[in-house]
Amino acid sequence: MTAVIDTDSPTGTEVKRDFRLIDSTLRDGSHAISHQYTEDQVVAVVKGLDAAGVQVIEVTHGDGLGGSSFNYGFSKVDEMKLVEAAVNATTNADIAVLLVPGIGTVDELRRVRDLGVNVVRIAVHCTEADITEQHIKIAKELGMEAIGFLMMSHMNTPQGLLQQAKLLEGYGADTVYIADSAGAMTTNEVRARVAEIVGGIDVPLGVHAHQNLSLAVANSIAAYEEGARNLDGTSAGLGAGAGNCPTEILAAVCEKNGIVSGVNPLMLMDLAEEVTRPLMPRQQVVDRAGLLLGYAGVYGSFLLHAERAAERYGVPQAEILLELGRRKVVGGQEDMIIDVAVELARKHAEAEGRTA
Ligand SMILES: CC[C@H](O)CC(=O)C(=O)O
Ligand SMILES: [Mn+2]
Repeated sequence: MTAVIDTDSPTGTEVKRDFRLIDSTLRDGSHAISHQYTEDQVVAVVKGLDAAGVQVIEVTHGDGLGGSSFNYGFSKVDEMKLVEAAVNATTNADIAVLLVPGIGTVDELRRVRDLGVNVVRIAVHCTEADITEQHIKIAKELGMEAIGFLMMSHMNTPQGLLQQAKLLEGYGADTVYIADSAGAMTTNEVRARVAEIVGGIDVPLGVHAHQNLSLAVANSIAAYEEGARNLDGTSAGLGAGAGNCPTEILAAVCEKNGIVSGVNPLMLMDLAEEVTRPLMPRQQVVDRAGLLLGYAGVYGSFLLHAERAAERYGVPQAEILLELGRRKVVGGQEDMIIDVAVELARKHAEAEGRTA
């Protein structure tokens, strides 16, 4: 096992870590609070994560830079202000952003780099690594760490993902990530993908897990066992769908398994309880809708959009989610949620002999 040595520890002493923990409470968590983070909340979360030894903290709209829009939902506070607040609040942790080509722009990347951000995750659907080349190269020119992030990884085979990972590596990605965006993968499916990819690339691999099948922690540990050396979490699991891998639980389970995360589980538990849970409009649970995402393989951030469409068009949210799964809709196709809801409403009306 290769230890990751972090010399930027809060105490100035060398911390040997078995993997790098990236926390996405302030990016993926944004989906779960409809992108309503305030600067004070960002500062409180950053301070807690930083003090607990988390190495990288991701901050942006849930859909990444430039995500604040009619399609994805408007942020309460301009993300540049949130990023700046995060950079000012951190002592040791790096601040990262996520950028989806086509949503975020290179201009925005330059702006956050100038604010002090030094890590960018460039996120694309798991068959579309070829559209990251320009963004990865520009991130490298800007002196940033570039992480290629393959979303909805359950929709590609282990061999297919390896080909995509090789493309990312070839463009200059420093790290490759696979995201179980729908929380749809079993532990064996994660193991197979990680084993295949780590055997075929020379840069580190990371795994971003969601909780829709209640497997986020188990899948993250399995990913580590197969060779992933970056794992994602969010405080109290705050995130899209039924939530992400809870950072504090991951840290606790790692300790029990003798895996050195380099972060303090007790401080992360305090953060989750005292800072993150109080700001959550609802706690992350695997209820029917959350579970359906994992069961049907639907992108986690569709959850609240589907809930609103269900209310607006008077059709069950479960039907919308199942139909989105059947159609294999992917991230970026949020407009399809409305299409599906309207179609279902029409079908119900026809079946009941009324007009929709
Ligand atoms: C485009 C943002 C998206 O939510 C990325 C992510 O966290 C995932 O695919 O799970
Ligand atoms: Mn996610």
